[in-house]
Amino acid sequence: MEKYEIIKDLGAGSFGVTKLCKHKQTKELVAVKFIQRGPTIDANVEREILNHRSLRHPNVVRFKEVLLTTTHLALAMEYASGGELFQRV
Ligand SMILES: Nc1ncnc2c1ncn2[C@@H]1O[C@H](COP(=O)(O)OP(=O)(O)OP(=O)(O)O)[C@@H](O)[C@H]1O
Repeated sequence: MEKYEIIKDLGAGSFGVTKLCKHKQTKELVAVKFIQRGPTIDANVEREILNHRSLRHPNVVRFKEVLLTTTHLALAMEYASGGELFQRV
């Protein structure tokens, strides 16, 4: 996570919290989903990563990389800046 600066919280889901982060060198904004390490990091999370990585569609956020901290596994993905889906339906 050293290469990213945390900007703000984007929201929380059933797996953990997602934060808006900026790559310190490229200044690229990404959404990073933090999942607490422990029993929840199992084959299901691995499967989610593998599935997400294989998706390539203009309407699906791109998965970027997996980061590890001492307490969390963090999934960096493209930042979707359009606001809450809930407000659009
Ligand atoms: N790539 C992203 N770009 C911008 N905001 C995001 C992105 N991913 C997640 N968020 C924000 O963070 C919140 C939490 O995301 P997360 O994926 O953890 O849970 P969720 O999809 O809302 O719910 P669940 O975990 O139950 O599927 C989202 O509701 C959204 O507001």
